[in-house]
Amino acid sequence: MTSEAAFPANFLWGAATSAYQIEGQPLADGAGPSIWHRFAHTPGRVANGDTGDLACDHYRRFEEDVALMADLGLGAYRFSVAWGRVLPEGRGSVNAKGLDFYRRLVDALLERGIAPMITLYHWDLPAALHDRGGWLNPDSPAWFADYAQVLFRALDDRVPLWVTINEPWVVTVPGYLDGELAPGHRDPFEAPRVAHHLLLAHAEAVAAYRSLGGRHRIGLAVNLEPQHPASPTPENQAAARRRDAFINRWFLDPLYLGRYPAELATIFGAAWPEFADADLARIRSTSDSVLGGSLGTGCATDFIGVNYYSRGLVRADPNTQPLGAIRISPENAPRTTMGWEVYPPGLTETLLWIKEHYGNPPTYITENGAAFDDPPPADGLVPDPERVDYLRAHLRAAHAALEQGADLRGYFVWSLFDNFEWAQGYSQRFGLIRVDPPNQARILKASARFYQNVIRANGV
Ligand SMILES: OC[C@@H]1[C@@H](O)[C@H](O)[C@@H](O)c2[nH]c(CCc3ccccc3)c[n+]21
Repeated sequence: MTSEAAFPANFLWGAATSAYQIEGQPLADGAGPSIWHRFAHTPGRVANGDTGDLACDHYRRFEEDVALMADLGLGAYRFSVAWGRVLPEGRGSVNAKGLDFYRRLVDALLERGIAPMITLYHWDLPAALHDRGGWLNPDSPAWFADYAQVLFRALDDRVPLWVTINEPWVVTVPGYLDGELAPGHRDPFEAPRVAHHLLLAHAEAVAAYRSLGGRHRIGLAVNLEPQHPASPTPENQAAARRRDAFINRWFLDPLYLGRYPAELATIFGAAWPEFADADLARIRSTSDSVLGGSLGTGCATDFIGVNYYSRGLVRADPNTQPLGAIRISPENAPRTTMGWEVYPPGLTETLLWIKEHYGNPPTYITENGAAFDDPPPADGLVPDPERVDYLRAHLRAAHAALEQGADLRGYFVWSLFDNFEWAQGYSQRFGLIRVDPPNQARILKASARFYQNVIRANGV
């Protein structure tokens, strides 16, 4: 098959998941509960009262699931470690059985020639640490670095790619500002401090990785979406700029420029604290800190993980505080069942924005995918043409950025399986493979076959 868009020879093709969304049995073998176990079991927080108690039963079925990944020809698999399985109290003694699950998963992947990309934190903070203040506690960066070191020591020689934190913005805003996701706080004074501790946690984990002599690559995964004014009025343009700082630059400016976007102090007003210059120096990713070892001032992040789904169409709205901007859904545009506009050019724009603003760092698309109301299987395959179209269009958009010089190294579909979609429970299907919790059957979708062919052709 001649592909219209041929990718580089060593381009990495993967799929992504996260622990609480697929594993099930969150308390098995001595694991400690997470804030998501607590949140999902709190009435009213998750659609239909869904929880991750069973999810895709991956904790038990992982060997079968790795075989499916191999059938698809995945070159890599991105998954997260449930902190509470490894450290039930979040710190202190290691739970050997919990750590052993991840050792066996990594070995099963390597036996099939699939490179593991491990996300250390994908939102499931041990409840025991939350009870000590969680990400609000200034000790949280040290807690995270200690946990990271347990994984680095146990697995590093076999894990080529590490992501410290998945989407610090989502941990901060839905978690501490609008309260939609665990732990469900709504406090503008808490959010900036949580964000700061997450950046420090990333920096401390990277520093720990370097001091342990980590030979592979470690990065941060961020959700990014271009912000476009709904109409070119000065108010809407200013609103789009505010939302761009709030979503896209909040974490990347400190990481690559050593400072927070000035807009955030205006947006948060009195709730925005004074941050120590030494902290910002510690967070800043400077290659010379690798040369300087642990004496370096920066954290030497190796790559950016980009989670791209859509763009934001923005209108000024004084009633929507603290931003004074609201994201609108365009009436006549194609949208996914999450309500997100299908907008492939936004991926090209995002990758080129990173290149222009942050010095073209190595980049992986660590998440890209779409939820649709898939029809039931027909002849053992789920026909999901909308998802095939979404993936094809976004792969072409990624390729367009490559052709313009973006240092894009790989692409991970979100997600390998239909899984627990946080506050929306199992009502949203993102998978290449259909999974229904009641029967746990794995049924390939047409998009899985499409992606298998993309990988074989190394192009689309
Ligand atoms: O919503 C689909 C996926 C989640 O299942 C992943 O766990 C998470 O990493 C992830 N991030 C985004 C984009 C940011 C976002 C997250 C949650 C809610 C709204 C937007 C979409 N997704």
